Amino acid sequence: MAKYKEQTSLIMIFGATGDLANRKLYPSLYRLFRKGLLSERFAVIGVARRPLTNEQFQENVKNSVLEAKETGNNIEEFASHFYYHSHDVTDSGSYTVLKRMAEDLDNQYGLGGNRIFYLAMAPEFFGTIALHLKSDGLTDVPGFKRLVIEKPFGHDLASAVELNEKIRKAFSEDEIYRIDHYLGKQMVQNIEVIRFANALFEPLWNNRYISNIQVTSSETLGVEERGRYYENSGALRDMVQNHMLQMVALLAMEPPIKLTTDEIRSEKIRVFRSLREIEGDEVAKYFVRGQYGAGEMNGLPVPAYRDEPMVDPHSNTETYVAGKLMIDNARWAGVPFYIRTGKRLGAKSTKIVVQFKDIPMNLYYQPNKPLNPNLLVIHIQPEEGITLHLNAKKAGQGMDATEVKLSFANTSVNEMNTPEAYELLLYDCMRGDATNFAHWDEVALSWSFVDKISDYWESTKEESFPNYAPGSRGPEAAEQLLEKDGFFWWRVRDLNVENC
Ligand SMILES: NC(=O)C1=CN([C@@H]2O[C@H](COP(=O)(O)OP(=O)(O)OC[C@H]3O[C@@H](n4cnc5c(N)ncnc54)[C@H](OP(=O)(O)O)[C@@H]3O)[C@@H](O)[C@H]2O)C=CC1
Ligand SMILES: O=C1O[C@H](COP(=O)(O)O)[C@@H](O)[C@H](O)[C@H]1O
Repeated sequence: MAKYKEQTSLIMIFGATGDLANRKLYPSLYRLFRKGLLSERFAVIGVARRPLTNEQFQENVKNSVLEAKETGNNIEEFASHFYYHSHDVTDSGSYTVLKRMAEDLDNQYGLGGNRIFYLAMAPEFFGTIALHLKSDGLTDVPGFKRLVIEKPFGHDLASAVELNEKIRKAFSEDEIYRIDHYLGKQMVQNIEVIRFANALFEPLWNNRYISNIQVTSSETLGVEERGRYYENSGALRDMVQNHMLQMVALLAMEPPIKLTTDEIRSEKIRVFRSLREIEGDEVAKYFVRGQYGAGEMNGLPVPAYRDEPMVDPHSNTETYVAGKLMIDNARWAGVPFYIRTGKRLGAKSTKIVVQFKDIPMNLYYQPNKPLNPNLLVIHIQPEEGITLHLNAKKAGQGMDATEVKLSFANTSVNEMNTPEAYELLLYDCMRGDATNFAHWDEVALSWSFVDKISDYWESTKEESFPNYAPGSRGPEAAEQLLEKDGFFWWRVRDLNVENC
C-alpha cells in the first residue's frame, strides 16, 4: 500500500449536486486538502443532470465547505480543482464526453491515470454506471481505478448478488470500496486497538469473563424526508444489516494474525459465519420490532411514523429493532450480544457496553446492596471515549465498596476535533486501504442473516404498531428481551463520559 502523499487522482463524483456530496464529501475533501493530505495534483469531476457551469459548481462546493463551518484561506484554491459535467447516467452517449474530460484533466494535473469513481446516487443506478464506465473506456487507465459505492448495497441477498455481479464486470473485488460510514467513526476503529493492544482486556475477552455485550445506536430524529426509501427498508435493513452487524463483528472477531486488510476482513467474515441463524417462529424469541407513534419531543408535537410524508398510513415498517445475537464459536458460546437501534428515541447516542461476569465469591457483597458488575463502555458518539466501571472502597470509615469510573474522552487526550467518518474513509480509499470498507462476503452473509428476520416480519403483521412514544426508550418488549435472560439494558443516558 503506497502512502497517499505520493499519489494523486481524479475523483469523479456521480450525484455531485446531492445531499451527501454537499454535506459530507466536499467538506471532508476540503479538510484533507487543508491538512495537506490531498496533493495539489488532484481534480474532481462532479456529475449530475442539472445544467451547471464549472464556475457555478465551484461556487456550490465553496458554499458547502463554508456551511460545514470550515474556515481557511485556501477554500478558493481548493474549489478551483472542481469541474462539472451535466450528464444523465442512463444516457450512453454522454460517457464519451466524460471520458474526454477525464483525459484532459489527467494531462492537465499529471494524475497518472489514477481514478476514483464515487457513486453518491440512488442505488438503482450503481450497476448501470459501473457497466458504462467499463464499456465506454473510462476504466482503461494506466493508474489505479477504484469504485466507491454508497449504501444500501442491495435490498436483500438476491438484489445484492445481482448488483455485485454487475459491478464485478467492471471492477475486481479489491477495487470496490463499499462504504459503511460507521467503519469510519473514530471510536469504531478504536475497538480493535482497545481489544488487541491492552493486556487488561485481551485475556478477558471471552465467555469466561464477559456476561453480555450491548450495542445501542439510538436517534432522536424521525425519518424526515426519507419516507419513500425507509418504507422499503426499515431499521433492520437501514441500520442492522450494516452498521450494527459491523460493530458486532469488530467486537467478536479473533485477533487477526496481521493488521492487513485481508486478515482483518477474513476474521470479521468468520464472525458472520458463526452468527446463529434465526428464522421462522424463532424470530419472535430473539428480535423485537417497534414503530413510533405521535407525541412530543422537546415540548414540540411530532407526527407518528405512519403520518410522515411518503409513508403508508397502515405501514408495517419498523423504526426500531432490538435483537439478541448468538455467536456459536468457542470464544462466545453462551454470551448474548444484544443490539438495539431506532428513530425518535430519547437520545442521539451510540454506545457499546461490555458487561463482565460477577466474580465467584465477592467478599464485599451485601444482601439488598448488590455491587455493580465491571463495565467497559465504548462511547462512539456524540461523545467519544471509554469508561471503565470498577468497584473501590467508599471514602470514610468502614470498608464498603462503591462504583468508580475511569474515563477518557478522545478530544481531551488528542486535543483536536476527531476527523469525520467520511474524511477518514476518503483518505483510506485514496491510499488504497480497503480495511474499513465492507468486503462482499461480509455483505452477503449479513444479508443472509437479516433476510430470514425480514421474511418472518413480512409474513406477520405487527398488530401493536405504533408501540413506542417519541422520546422514549423504545417498546416494552425490548426490555423483556433481556429480562428473560436475567439482564437489563444499561441506560445510555447514565453512561455518559463525565468529568474526563
Ligand atoms: N444523504 C446522506 O446523508 C446519505 C446518503 N447515502 C446514500 O448516498 C446516495 C446519495 O444520497 P443523497 O445525496 O442523499 O441523494 P440526493 O437525492 O440528494 O442526490 C442524488 C443525486 O443524484 C443526481 N441524479 C439523480 N438522477 C440522476 C441521473 N439519472 N443522472 C445523473 N445524476 C442523477 C442528482 O442530481 P440531478 O437531480 O441534478 O441529476 C443528485 O446529485 C444514496 O445511495 C444514499 O442512500 C448514504 C448515507 C447517508
Ligand atoms: O446509514 C444511516 O445512518 C444514519 C445514522 O448515522 P449516524 O452516523 O448519525 O449515527 C441513519 O440516520 C440513517 O437512517 C441510516 O441510513
